[in-house]
Amino acid sequence: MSDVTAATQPDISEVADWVALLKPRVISLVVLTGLCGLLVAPGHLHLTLAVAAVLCIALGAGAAGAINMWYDRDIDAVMRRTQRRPIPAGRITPGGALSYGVGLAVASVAIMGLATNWVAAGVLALSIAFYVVVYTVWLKRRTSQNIVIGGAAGAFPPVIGWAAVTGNVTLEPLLLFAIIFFWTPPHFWALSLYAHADYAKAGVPMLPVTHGARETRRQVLLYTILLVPLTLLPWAFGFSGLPYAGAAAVLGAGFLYHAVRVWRDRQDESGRSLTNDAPARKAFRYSLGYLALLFLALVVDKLLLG
Ligand code: HEM
Ligand SMILES: CC(C)=CCC/C(C)=C/CC/C(C)=C/COP(=O)(O)OP(=O)(O)O
Repeated sequence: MSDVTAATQPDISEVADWVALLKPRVISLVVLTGLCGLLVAPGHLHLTLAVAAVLCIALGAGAAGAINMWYDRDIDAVMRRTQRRPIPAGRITPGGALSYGVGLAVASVAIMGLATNWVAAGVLALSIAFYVVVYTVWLKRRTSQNIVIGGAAGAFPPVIGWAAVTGNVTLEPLLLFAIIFFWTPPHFWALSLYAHADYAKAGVPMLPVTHGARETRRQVLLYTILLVPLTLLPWAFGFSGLPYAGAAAVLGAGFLYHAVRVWRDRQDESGRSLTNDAPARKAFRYSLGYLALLFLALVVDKLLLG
């Protein structure tokens, strides 16, 4: 390759930085829940349009992540976990990240509207606004309830997938919304237990920083106790059958086991660092597999029972 061509080609690590701005690992689960919402919805969407809809959910969530990284660049530079991100590390300019995020957000909503319908596009726009405005700008630095209210952003994807097929939002996708809504606190507060030093350093009022580890452990258990019966509602309302209910019960028992271990854990109270809190780390990891398998169970159930 000549030097001229090489100079005009983006470096692979540069591409990796623009991809990192989209928070691709978080998006993977967002895409999965959106895809499952789309697959369990009644009706039919042409394969090309279904692929476009899922890509729009990924792009929209990624765009919101990029705008979040633009807004949070000051605290990201302070926290160990986020210091190496492209903006605090100086590899992408804040202005570049903001234009990229806004551009992708507008494109994802427009393409969703043109490819499927404007209800799905509207809910996608709402979820991006929720993550950026309600969570990131308004609540994250103000209240320990930030992730409970702002967490609704991450609960929209199955509703978007459903609306892409049906053009409306009914009780069933709202139940899927509620499941992710109640899953988010144990998911995040488990992580915030062992990441609490970072949040304290950056002055972000996450629950372990404002109310302490004991209260956080109690809240992880409380939300998991609310979550598990809620996951049985799709079966109770007749939207899904016994294969889903069985999977939800077994997965839920596992989540409760981890939440009880987080609640019973007192290692920090005996003077050891929270950073190594093994039950919290395990509960966080479990929360990811739990949500993925629960949503896949909905799809398998539908394939089995129609
Ligand atoms: C307000 C709500 C939420 C907050 C505050 C939150 C926060 C976090 C944080 C701080 C991490 C660690 C990321 C890192 O290490 O850089 C994380 C990881 C993750 N979150 Fe969440 N999360 C939320 C909701 C969700 C939702 C709704 C989903 C998907 C349905 C999700 C999926 C994931 C995944 C897949 C990871 C693992 C990423 C990895 O492997 O590094 N999160 N979350
Ligand atoms: C379609 C659509 C817009 C979906 C929303 C995507 C989504 C998963 C929202 C949940 C919010 C989230 C990942 C917060 C991460 O917290 P943080 O931003 O405080 O984490 P950080 O400290 O790692 O930046």
